[in-house]
Amino acid sequence: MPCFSFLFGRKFGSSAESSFGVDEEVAGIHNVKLYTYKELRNATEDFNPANKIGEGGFGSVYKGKLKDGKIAAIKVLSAESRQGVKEFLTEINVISEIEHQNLVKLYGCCAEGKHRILVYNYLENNSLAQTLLGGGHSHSNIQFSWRTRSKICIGVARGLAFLHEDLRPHIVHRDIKASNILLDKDLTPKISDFGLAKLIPPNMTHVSTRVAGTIGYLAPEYAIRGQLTRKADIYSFGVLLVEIVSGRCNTNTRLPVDEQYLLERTWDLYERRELVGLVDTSLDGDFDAEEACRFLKIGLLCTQDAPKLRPSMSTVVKLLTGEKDLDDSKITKPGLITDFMDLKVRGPPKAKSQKKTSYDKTNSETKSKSNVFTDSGKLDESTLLSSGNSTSAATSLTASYD
Ligand SMILES: Nc1ncnc2c1ncn2[C@@H]1O[C@H](COP(=O)(O)OP(=O)(O)OP(=O)(O)O)[C@@H](O)[C@H]1O
Repeated sequence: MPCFSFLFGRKFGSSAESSFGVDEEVAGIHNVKLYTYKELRNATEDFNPANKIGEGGFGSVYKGKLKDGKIAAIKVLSAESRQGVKEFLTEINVISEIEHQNLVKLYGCCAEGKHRILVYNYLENNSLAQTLLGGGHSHSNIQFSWRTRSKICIGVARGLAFLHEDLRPHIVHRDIKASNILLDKDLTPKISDFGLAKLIPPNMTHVSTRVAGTIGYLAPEYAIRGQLTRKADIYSFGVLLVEIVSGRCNTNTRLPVDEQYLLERTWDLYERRELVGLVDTSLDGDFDAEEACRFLKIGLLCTQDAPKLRPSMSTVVKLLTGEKDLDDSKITKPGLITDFMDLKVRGPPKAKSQKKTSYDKTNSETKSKSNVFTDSGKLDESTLLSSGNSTSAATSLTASYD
């Protein structure tokens, strides 16, 4: 069994460049396909901005054509996310072995000199964030019928169940969210961004570490105590599930105050037995109401406050497919991060002490690219919380909210 302990103490941007040559460093690392920088430069026409398809916390993503004719998404990691060659390749080695129809395939990487570049299978239909949740800014003309949504929810659940339960050691993704769900030409969902996946040795029940992830998807125990288990991913999945059914982002500060937080709204409607009202109106009523409400209830179950009340991902798959019945009596009020962090912005922001929170320059910069809490004028307090908002530098949300 390989030893992955280094992954927990990894600190992006801090590792000195190795003084060894790549060949020496990669001795013993067998499975990664290594691309030369030249090949990737050719593939992207010298990283031509016209070929840039996205920008994430880790760096820029380009579309490129590889020598063998394959189309790839080429992710150039920014300086902050640079690791030493050996650390990088060992991690990539693990990731590149993982194969599942609901996970984005990593073809290989480039670790020449200072370059750290990941080469992924290119997915034609972009991410759920840009398509389904893209609102008016979306250039997508994909019709997300109920059938398609249901297929996407089940696919993502299967991918996550695979990471959680079929792999040894298990993988906690840490950043399940709509922008990390990519769609292929048939709209099969693929979970992306394993740059943040952390490997949990089987004898470890949880890891207290820096918080990565996007606020709004963060399980309270992870956001507050940095307690990372598979249950934190299950919470994020629950939020995503409700987003897919409703076609809405988890937070939208442009909506009336009592509708801004999707999970809160879902609980509200559940209590009033009006869950069906949350289903995306763009479906024009063309959906299976029983199934849609079941999915929303599963979303509530996945986001229960106490991690142990959240079902495992394999159970979630069975609940979604109807293989297992959902017991409504198990659904209690979900864990709302807004409750814990006193984040409900109900008026002009009050000056609030930041003494318990540390956040650095990277955090404040990454806030602007967030797909939630965009209405910054109202979110003075979330500014300090947005340190957990980006996966990018996996920076510290080390504050204790007690
Ligand atoms: N394999 C891929 N196929 C097609 N497009 C991709 C692929 N990987 C990434 N992209 C595009 O690049 C964008 C940026 O991806 P990236 O994973 O770097 O960041 P993100 O998920 O948007 O944000 P964050 O880094 O905060 O998670 C994606 O939103 C998507 O549009």
